[in-house]
Amino acid sequence: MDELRDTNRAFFDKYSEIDDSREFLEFMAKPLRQSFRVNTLKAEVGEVVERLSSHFELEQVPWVEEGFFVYGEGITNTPEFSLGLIFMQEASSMIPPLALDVEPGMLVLDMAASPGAKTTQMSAYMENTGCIIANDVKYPRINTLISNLQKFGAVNVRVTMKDGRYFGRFREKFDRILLDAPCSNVGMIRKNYKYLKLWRQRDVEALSRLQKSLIMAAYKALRPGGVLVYSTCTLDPEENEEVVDYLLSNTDARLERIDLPVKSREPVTEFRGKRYDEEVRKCLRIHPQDNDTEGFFVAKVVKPDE
Ligand SMILES: C[S@@+](CC[C@H](N)C(=O)[O-])C[C@H]1O[C@@H](n2cnc3c(N)ncnc32)[C@H](O)[C@@H]1O
Repeated sequence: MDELRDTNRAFFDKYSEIDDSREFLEFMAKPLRQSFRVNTLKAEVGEVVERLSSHFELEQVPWVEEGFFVYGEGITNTPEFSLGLIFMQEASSMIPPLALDVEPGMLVLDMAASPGAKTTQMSAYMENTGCIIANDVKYPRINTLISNLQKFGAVNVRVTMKDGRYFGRFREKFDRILLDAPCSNVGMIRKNYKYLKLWRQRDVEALSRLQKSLIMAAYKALRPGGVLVYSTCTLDPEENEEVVDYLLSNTDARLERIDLPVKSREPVTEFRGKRYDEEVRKCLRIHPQDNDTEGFFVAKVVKPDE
């Protein structure tokens, strides 16, 4: 706990307004457990679990049928990993593709896609049919995305390298849109303390502005009746509830509850003098101690069907 305070005092002070519980700080300082998702494009869940169980202790992720926590060292040295039968993916990050309700044959936009954990998960749910436009703005990350798509056998994907805001021009085209936004990565502090060292309030504010323009572009590109999922792996209200509130205030967007067996807490409806729309209570705000995962935020947005 002292380590958190000493590493970044400004972070510590702000977060005492968001969650001042002892458990929050304890779990922030505790290393993250590993988890993976079976790539059902290439393998049966039962077969992979049977093979890996002889070397590792596995525990089902309660909210994803093909997701497992793994205990013990060496999972990334297995043939299952090398052959793309499993994707190492944090358990809370498996939630957005589930919330998006993708179906085979749909046209889907993954606006900030690299390294492709959620793209490949959606590809599996779509049984490699329809089309996913997987976009990212950064060239080196595009290469990682392409190599993951290849390794995991996702062939219903086209990759683009654009600023996500570009897609606002494709009015009402997509059945589903995932905006897994660039964020301040507070949820990932459990994975790497560098995110604690790097955290700055002025970056949170800049990211919040970018996220608001990305979500507006995403909403424009969504067809009536379509679903948009907005997610981050951070817990700053300016990057979460405030972004969703911005969308609700400027469009006819509605929110839907996400019904999954995952523990979450009351979203923030007021922060540092700003009040957010009460609808944001329908979002999932997950703190690290809730399920012993990364911190995560997910909102499910629906565009009314005229
Ligand atoms: C949270 S990561 C995405 C993780 C990915 N969805 C996954 O599940 O594997 C956010 C991504 O947003 C990308 N990004 C940053 N600014 C962007 C922008 N303006 N438009 C599109 N992507 C952007 C970053 O390069 C980064 O890869």
